Amino acid sequence: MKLAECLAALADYRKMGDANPEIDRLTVDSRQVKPGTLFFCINGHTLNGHKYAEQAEANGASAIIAQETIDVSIPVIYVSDTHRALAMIADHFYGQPSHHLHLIGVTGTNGKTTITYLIKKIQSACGLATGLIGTMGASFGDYQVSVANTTPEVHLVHEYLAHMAEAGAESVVMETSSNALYDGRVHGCDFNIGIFTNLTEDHLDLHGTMKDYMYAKSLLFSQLGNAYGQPETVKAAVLNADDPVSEVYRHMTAAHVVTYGIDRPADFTASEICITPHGTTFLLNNKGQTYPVSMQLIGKFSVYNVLAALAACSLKGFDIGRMLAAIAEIKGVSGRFETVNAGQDFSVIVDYSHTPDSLENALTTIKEFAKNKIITVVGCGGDRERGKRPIMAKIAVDNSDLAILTSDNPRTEDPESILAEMETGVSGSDYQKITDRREAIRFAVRMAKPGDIVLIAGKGHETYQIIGTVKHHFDDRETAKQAILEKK
Ligand SMILES: CC(=O)N[C@H]1[C@@H](OP(=O)(O)OP(=O)(O)OC[C@H]2O[C@@H](n3ccc(=O)[nH]c3=O)[C@H](O)[C@@H]2O)O[C@H](CO)[C@@H](O)[C@@H]1O[C@H](C)C(=O)N[C@@H](C)C(=O)N[C@H](CCC(=O)O)C(=O)O
Ligand SMILES: Nc1ncnc2c1ncn2[C@@H]1O[C@H](COP(=O)(O)OP(=O)(O)OP(=O)(O)O)[C@@H](O)[C@H]1O
Ligand SMILES: N[C@H](CCC[C@H](N)C(=O)O)C(=O)O
Ligand SMILES: [Mg+2]
Repeated sequence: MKLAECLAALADYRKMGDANPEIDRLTVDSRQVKPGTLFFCINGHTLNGHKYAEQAEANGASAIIAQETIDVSIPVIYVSDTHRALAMIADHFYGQPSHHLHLIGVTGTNGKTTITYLIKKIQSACGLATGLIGTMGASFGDYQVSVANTTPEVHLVHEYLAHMAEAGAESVVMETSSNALYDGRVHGCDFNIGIFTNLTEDHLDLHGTMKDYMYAKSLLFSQLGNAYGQPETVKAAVLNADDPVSEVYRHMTAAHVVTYGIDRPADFTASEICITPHGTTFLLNNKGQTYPVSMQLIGKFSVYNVLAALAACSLKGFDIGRMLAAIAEIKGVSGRFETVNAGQDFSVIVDYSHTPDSLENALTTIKEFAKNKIITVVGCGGDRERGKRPIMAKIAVDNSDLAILTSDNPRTEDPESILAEMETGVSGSDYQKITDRREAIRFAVRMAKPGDIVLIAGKGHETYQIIGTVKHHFDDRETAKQAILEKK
């Protein structure tokens, strides 16, 4: 596409120079610039992209979009907000892919990845070709891309949607994190359905207060349904009736509202929930009808996730029997309540609980069927919210027979000071502190007696540990398996 055609997406700009080069890619990272690239200078959270304009030019950029004065000899287009321009140009450059897809966004503190997986499975089983974007990557059929963020930067979102639509996807379900909603990483996305899971403490380093965190998530719902589109087009907010914040979101959206819940009245509810170590059964209640559900997923929180997925998928008119059959087949999501088996006589569960609420849910679920002791290994990520550290340590100590506090991804923080902050939440010496995560897992496995349950929390599917700015290979499941074999 010619530069002039890219700029047609903008309401206002000032272009320096008459050249009209061909643009074949967009980027915000000077290190990824090649000839044919339109480079956007983004003033970010830590760095100012305008400082990299010269590097972008040296790497062959065809033109640059900036909001501060830069000194280069290739065409520069000045705008008032480069990130907004990025969203507008990307949407136009990739042919407005979100308009051609049944696009579902999932937001909330916990459960986003799980719900996106459930929806992908259900919709695919019901004949709607569905792609996925989230924590574990962007994928549709053979198209698989790894991602740096749960919700990628806005030009990548439009690029992935375009690739998936071109490859035959009719729908895409994506995680929309609060950071991304606030930073505009889904600007230009025409969502059909927005799903809210729950709001509990996390990310206060970025949002400041729970109120601002709540407002960041509301952006998914406030943009839904103001233009209803064609009569057959679904525009709906799927809200968790058991979370009081849903009432705020209900007022914020112009779209149709569907609710799900367990404790309070809702359109989709569950009763007679029975949790075992091998799965969960419950009765699904919808429109006066009751359906027995049997699934391999474990825990009350999994029931919420299934209800949310069913509420969203039902809006497409799928047969409920087909949807329940798809749910019954789902074995689980990688790193979410995943059991590690190497022939040992105790259980090992790896779970991505990295927030207070998810850790408490995981331990409450384990307590439902634990016959012997519960041993928990947990840490907290560096360069992330600090307030959750003492809370998570206390939850681990209060709900386990043995809690081992260790490192998660320390990133650029000192692992010892992260642990010291965790320790302010616990008193006495009813826990162990082992900074090295591998050693902590080994110790937990060594201490486990027949029938005990070891929970390894926080890193789930991750196959790395970030120390400083370096990613080292690390996999909780692999480490636990090795420890079990060593013990034997
Ligand atoms: C704090 C934060 O949210 N940062 C995100 C943000 O980075 P930024 O724009 O602030 O980047 P920056 O480092 O200040 O750099 C500014 C600009 O200079 C450019 N640059 C930089 C260096 C260089 O050599 N050349 C160059 O051009 C950068 O590409 C960037 O455009 O925008 C980037 C592009 O979208 C994100 O990758 C990055 O996520 C970082 C890696 C991150 O850790 N984010 C976390 C907090 C996050 O967003 N998490 C949520 C998940 C939360 C959940 O699921 O609960 C997520 O959606 O992933
Ligand atoms: N509905 C839920 N309510 C509370 N906790 C949940 C729920 N669903 C999952 N969890 C817990 O949260 C952990 C993370 O789940 P999941 O990856 O689906 O969440 P997420 O919102 O995608 O997380 P992230 O913010 O890292 O992207 C799980 O391992 C589980 O312990
Ligand atoms: N999406 C979350 C993932 C946290 C995973 C945990 N292992 C950590 O590193 O803190 C975040 O970026 O805050
Ligand atoms: Mg996720």
